[in-house]
Amino acid sequence: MELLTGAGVSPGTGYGTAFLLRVTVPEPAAGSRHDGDPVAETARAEAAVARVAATLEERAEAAGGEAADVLGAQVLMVRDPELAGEVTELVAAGITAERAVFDAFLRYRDLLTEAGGYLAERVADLDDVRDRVIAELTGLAMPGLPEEAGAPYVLVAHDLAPADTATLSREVIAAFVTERGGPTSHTAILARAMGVPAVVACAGATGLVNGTMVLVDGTTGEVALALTEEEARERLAAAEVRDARPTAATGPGRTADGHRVPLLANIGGPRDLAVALEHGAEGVGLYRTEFLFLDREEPPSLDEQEAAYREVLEAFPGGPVVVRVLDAGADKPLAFLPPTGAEPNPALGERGIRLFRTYPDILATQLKALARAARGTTACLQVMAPMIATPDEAEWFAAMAREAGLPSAGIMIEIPAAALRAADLAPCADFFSVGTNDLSQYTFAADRQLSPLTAYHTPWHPALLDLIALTTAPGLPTGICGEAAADPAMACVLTGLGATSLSMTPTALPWTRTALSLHTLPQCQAAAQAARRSPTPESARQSALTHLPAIPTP
Ligand SMILES: C=C(OP(=O)(O)O)C(=O)O
Ligand SMILES: [Mg+2]
Repeated sequence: MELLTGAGVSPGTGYGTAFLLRVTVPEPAAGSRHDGDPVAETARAEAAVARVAATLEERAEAAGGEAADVLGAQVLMVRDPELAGEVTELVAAGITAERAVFDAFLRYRDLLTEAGGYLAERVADLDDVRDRVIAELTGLAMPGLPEEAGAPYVLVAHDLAPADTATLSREVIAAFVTERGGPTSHTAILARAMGVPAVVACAGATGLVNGTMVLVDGTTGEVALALTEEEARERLAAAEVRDARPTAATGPGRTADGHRVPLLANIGGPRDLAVALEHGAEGVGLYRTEFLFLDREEPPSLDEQEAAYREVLEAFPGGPVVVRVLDAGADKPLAFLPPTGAEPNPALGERGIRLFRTYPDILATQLKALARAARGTTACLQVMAPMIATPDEAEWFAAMAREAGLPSAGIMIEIPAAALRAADLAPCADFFSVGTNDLSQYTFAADRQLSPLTAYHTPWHPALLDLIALTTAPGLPTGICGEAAADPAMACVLTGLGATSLSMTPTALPWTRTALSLHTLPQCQAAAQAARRSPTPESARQSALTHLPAIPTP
């Protein structure tokens, strides 16, 4: 057996023959010139762009959900008027349509690459759009997938573009493996949405021979080749036991001795409600509203916002729904909310509440839409603000929420200063919600988008646990809404640290519910203390597990 390793970004195991997707759209020759009719040449480019946009739109419609959003963003890229303007200019200077398209896209490519983080991960999407337009112009075939594979296959590629994957289903795909990509690349996002195992950043993947049998473990990041039938059977059986969805624990979250810990879902919008309900979410602990605002020239209207918020509130009658107001800036820049000046370090710039201090009207409209949406519903709406660092910011947000008639206003604890001085913030808020993703990023000065720094982002770091303990100390209701709660052992530790609710990716809810139901609150507390006494994340986990006997050790 041979083993390749990468980053597991969508859990589960898939076994099948490898199919290598090769995108072969050669670069048009530099400086190639047309025969002198720029109008006809420009029209040719425009027609190719229109055909590509129409195909992507069709696929978006067929795909629906998260994939539709991704493809929609690609349609915006290909239809970008500035890009069209550059192509026209280059063609007017005598360059062929193919080369003009290549050069015009190159400038955008450089801008995205320089921006880094989330935007740099969009480069693959941009390249795919460019290649599709060039393929249209040169009559080359678009990159294709096997028509009839017979059995589900493992799709292997350098990187995957949304247009390649959006219309695939788990019936035909056993797993995805890519040589490039990070945990927030589209391969990762779409694979998770489809429930297909995926490994990205897998060195050597594109050296695989078509038709080889491969076993992909999206939980561990391992890609095993040349397995004997027996080895494959054993590995699949072990993974099945490991990944079996627990069915025992349904209903409200509570520890074995009856301590209540509501288990809530992190969602990006109404389209995530079905999976949240399917996995028994008691409510929403984090509604990331920025997805409603992304890829637009203008903010959504009051009515559009109200409709989206109402749909979420109506899904959880009587349950808590914690809505985070827009967290723009950093890796989620919005055209209509530019920061005051250039930001060489956007994660440390005008983000979240800081941008609202510059654009209070946008916040006022959002809060008004939320207040209107809540009318007539029985869900318990709570609003919260991202990136709070000081009591002054918390007071300002609470006043804005009160003015909109919203009864419960909380703050996210995701900056170390806020955790350190939680006691000073407690009088200014109705609740806290710890965002462990950013709290790690800012505690370890480690950009959460960079794959070489992933070791800093395990929630088992004792420094992070200390900050969470400081946050719960003042006794204000404190939820956890970062990814940390999705680890069942960590969910017990967080409960032991005093968290009053846990919110996570909905598919993780059954495991967390089971883990809590098998341990008492004193066991969770002992696990939390043991973890905090440890010097490293590894020893913190090991020592916590000695108090959590029902958690299977890997
Ligand atoms: C929940 C969080 O917010 P986001 O991941 O959206 O920044 C967090 O930072 O942990
Ligand atoms: Mg955050």
